Amino acid sequence: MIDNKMINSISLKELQEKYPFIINYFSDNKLNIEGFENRTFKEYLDHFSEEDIEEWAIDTEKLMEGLLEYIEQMIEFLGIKEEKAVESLTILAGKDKSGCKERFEEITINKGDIISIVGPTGSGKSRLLADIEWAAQNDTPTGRIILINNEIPDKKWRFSSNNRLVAQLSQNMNFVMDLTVNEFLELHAKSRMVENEEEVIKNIIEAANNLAGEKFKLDTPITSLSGGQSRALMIADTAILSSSPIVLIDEIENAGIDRKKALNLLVSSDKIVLMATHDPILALMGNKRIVIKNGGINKVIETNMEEKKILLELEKMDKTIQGMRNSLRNGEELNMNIFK
Ligand SMILES: Nc1ncnc2c1ncn2[C@@H]1O[C@H](COP(=O)(O)OP(=O)(O)OP(=O)(O)O)[C@@H](O)[C@H]1O
Repeated sequence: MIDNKMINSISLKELQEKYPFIINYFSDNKLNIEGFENRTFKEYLDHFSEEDIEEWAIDTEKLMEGLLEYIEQMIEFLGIKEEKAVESLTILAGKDKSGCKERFEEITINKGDIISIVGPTGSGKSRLLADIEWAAQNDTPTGRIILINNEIPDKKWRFSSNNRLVAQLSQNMNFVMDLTVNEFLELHAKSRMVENEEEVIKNIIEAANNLAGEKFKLDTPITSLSGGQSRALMIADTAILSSSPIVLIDEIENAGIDRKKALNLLVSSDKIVLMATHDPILALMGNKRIVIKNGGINKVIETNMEEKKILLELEKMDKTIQGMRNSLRNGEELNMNIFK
């Protein structure tokens, strides 16, 4: 949302790109901002000398407030819908399966965070993801409440299919449509109204092939992609094309894709990532992990330095195992040198 803090944190050039109509405000007030494009509005106003201020009767405070007011009025007048970016997701405690209150008050997850969710089979990991997907308001079996940017989220998140709060990546990607990868991505790009369609599609394919073991092409039918390939395609598509600020992942361990690269891709596009997992590598890749027990969030653990070191060792082991898998696949015989 627009406020004085935001106006003062970006350059006049950026402000003008966002709100092109502000040129009129400058000309109406006889403000020549030439040469100050890379400075903020406040820096521009501060450049006036005492004499200028007196001679031209400049009221810098009024001009500052006036700009904010002008932008707000124009936004309303033009009917521009400003989407407030999702900065944080908050979970307010509900109840576990025995009806006892969860052992925390609230948990806040910020943009760019990776959170893993661990706990025994059947403990309620998927339930937590479902609560987030539904933006629960004490209307699911857990009684949890989900806040976005510390507020009760707009109902539109629940019901609009184009404007989803959450992108869900689940184990089974069953494609039923008879489309090639290119046709599928084209459809999606069109529905998102991207301008540089071809380039975006190229980027998605490149990113997806970078995650999957076996490469596929634009004219590959999506129904003939392997499990790992279709997972990789959906992850790249979600990272690059989806507007959903929150990504929920239920078990990607067996998908045959480069999990580290996949997470990096999602996180670098500024999304909040939550993943339910039984895999120690994925669990430790999160900055934090939520431990679920008997349907309730039992504790939240921050991944410490020692665990990050353990993660490095686990990744080495994982590489060894992948190497063995490839050798076996290629019909080779294994030998002890693999451990040296
Ligand atoms: N707090 C709760 N209150 C009532 N029911 C719950 C609660 N949490 C989870 N459940 C229910 O318990 C069942 C198992 O939960 P869920 O499928 O989320 O487990 P999971 O941890 O994802 O298991 P898995 O590791 O096997 O995927 C579901 O039917 C879910 O709705």
